[in-house]
Amino acid sequence: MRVRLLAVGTRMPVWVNEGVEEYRKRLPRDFALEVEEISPGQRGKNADIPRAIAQEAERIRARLRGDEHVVALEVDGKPWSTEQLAQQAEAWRFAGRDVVLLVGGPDGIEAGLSLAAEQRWSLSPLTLPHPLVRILLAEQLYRAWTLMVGHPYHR
Ligand SMILES: C[S@@+](CC[C@H](N)C(=O)[O-])C[C@H]1O[C@@H](n2cnc3c(N)ncnc32)[C@H](O)[C@@H]1O
Repeated sequence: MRVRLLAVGTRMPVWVNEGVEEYRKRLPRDFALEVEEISPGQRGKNADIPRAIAQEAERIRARLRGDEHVVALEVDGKPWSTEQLAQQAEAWRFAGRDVVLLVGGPDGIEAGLSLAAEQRWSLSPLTLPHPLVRILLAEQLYRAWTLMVGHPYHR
């Protein structure tokens, strides 16, 4: 199974890319995490936020493959413990489909795109900055994998 992280935002600070890479490189090939960046919608001086969100949604839709299990990351999504995440990952693997995780930009994911996702996952009731979400996701996927294989990392 492969997990693709489609995340709005480009030119992340080095600490973000290094943080993601730290966990990404620990994952095996059959649980690989790939990160694909989506360029943010236009937010000019007279920012038209709904238009920027729609542009981002269009770019995300263009990158969806159609055969993947889509999970939208949302503050008001379903909270999963690490154990529940590991169970989810087992279920995704059992279903034989790759997974795509959607992370929105500063103004979130377009409602239609988010509601069309098969699952909506909340990492916390706190609203997190999207660069930090990437690192948290990478660490939690790694942690879930260690739980699945009985690696001592998770305790
Ligand atoms: C700064 S947040 C956007 C906040 C925006 N007001 C909203 O309502 O979504 C950017 C992205 O990070 C992700 N995100 C932020 N906090 C999260 C959380 N607690 N759980 C899951 N995803 C989160 C979501 O994908 C969100 O679209």
